[in-house]
Amino acid sequence: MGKQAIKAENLVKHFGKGESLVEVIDGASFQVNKGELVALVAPSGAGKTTLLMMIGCVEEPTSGTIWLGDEKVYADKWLTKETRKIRREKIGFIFQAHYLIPFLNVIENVTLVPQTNGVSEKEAKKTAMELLEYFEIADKAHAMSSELSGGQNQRVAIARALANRPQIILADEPTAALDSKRSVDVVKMLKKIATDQDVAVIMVTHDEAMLPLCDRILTIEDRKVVSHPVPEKITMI
Ligand SMILES: Nc1ncnc2c1ncn2[C@@H]1O[C@H](COP(=O)(O)OP(=O)(O)OP(=O)(O)O)[C@@H](O)[C@H]1O
Repeated sequence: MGKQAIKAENLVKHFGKGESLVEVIDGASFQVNKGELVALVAPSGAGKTTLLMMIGCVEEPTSGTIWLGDEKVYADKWLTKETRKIRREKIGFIFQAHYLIPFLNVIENVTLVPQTNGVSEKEAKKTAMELLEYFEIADKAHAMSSELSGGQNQRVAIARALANRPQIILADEPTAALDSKRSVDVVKMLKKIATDQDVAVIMVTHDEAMLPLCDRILTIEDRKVVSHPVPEKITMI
């Protein structure tokens, strides 16, 4: 097994046709390795969400090649009919809003996807409790989402994204709804997951204070993806 978790070559995404053609991504080539936490930073409308959704096998590219781990999943077309299966097995999503299901308690939210994937209830609960303990929120396992703070809900959402043991985490502005202390906690947690579990994490963020906590920055410039080192660590954090 190589170190590559995500690789894209000459990726293109256009929306619409003729006069309404929008060229969002045009010839992007980049790689993200296992164990890396990478920030994706670009102005509004530059194509960050579009890029995440292509990597996540949700949005079909116009052309190009994508590998997830060692598996080539897209080469000018999806190489499997089962993109949903790839998504379920390899990828965990985290969004700005936590999207926990309000009528299920914390542990039920975390066990939902593994159980949908055929994992037994006992096994799914065991893994969920381990994750909740790891995120120091196991005491809330039987609470409802509405009883939790924003930061606690986001920790549960991260536990849920990890419940399937994905190789890749795609996080779209996971700290946008949090204050600066909670944001730092969440990003540090994402870094810990990347390091401890050899997972690749791409996190869209508009918050410059989060960048020193990441390993690398990807930007979208002229519709291509460009890699940058992170700025110096800010001692305040
Ligand atoms: N389904 C679609 N049909 C047509 N255009 C789309 C579609 N989805 C996205 N776009 C366009 O693609 C561009 C990139 O959108 P995207 O949401 O990826 O940007 P973003 O960088 O994530 O922006 P933000 O920071 O505001 O979330 C925008 O110009 C948007 O209008």
